[in-house]
Amino acid sequence: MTKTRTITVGVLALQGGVVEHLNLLRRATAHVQSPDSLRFTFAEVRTAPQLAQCDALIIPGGESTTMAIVARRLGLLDPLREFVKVQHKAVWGTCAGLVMLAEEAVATKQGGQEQIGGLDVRVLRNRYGTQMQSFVANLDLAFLGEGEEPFRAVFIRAPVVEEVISDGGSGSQKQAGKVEVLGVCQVPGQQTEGEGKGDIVAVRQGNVFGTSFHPELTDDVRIHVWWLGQVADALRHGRLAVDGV
Ligand SMILES: NC(=O)CC[C@H](N)C(=O)O
Repeated sequence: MTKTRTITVGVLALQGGVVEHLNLLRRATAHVQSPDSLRFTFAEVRTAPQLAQCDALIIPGGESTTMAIVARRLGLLDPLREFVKVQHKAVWGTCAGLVMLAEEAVATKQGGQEQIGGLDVRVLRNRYGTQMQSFVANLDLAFLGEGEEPFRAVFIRAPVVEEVISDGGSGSQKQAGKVEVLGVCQVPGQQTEGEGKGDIVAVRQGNVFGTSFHPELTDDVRIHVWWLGQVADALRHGRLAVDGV
């Protein structure tokens, strides 16, 4: 009889859209193509021992400055960096989570925050303005598969990837692989520089995936299903982390 392998996926639960991610993750499991011998379990993460139990982690949207302050107080920043950049476990950051995972973040207002890092990118926070300027945009996300419907992406005080940078770490903390752009957004009503151009709103670098928008605030499970599939594949093939290829 094959042994059942349980994959523990955590959601960092310091602040922000934790429950929404957990709900969508639970719904997504029914659609993940994985053998019966793999099971998922989901957990809120607030401490280093809880993080250590996880095979993969989601960092939700919310407020990255607050999240970083709370993580620092709880002694979680270094364990998070270790998880992402040394153990190379799979991590997905949505919105504020993407800000946390960027090696560099610039704000439209004064005031920075500490990062976890892992993605060799610089993000511009609050690219589209305030909460009042939130919007929904249809994105063509090729990684979801051929012929898939556009994804209705919710942007709330969202960051965008301004630039891919190459010196995001050194030694064992140097990130593996290149930054892949997985999604761009043509902002409704804004000028773009030509066909195919737009803001970078989804990226992946090895084990680290980031989206500017909030799939967990929709009913659309496709990105959660895709990501869980990536996590399952990596673990099934004996890789601790998602390789990105
Ligand atoms: N919806 C969000 O997660 C907003 C992110 C927030 N603007 C930040 O920079 O952290």
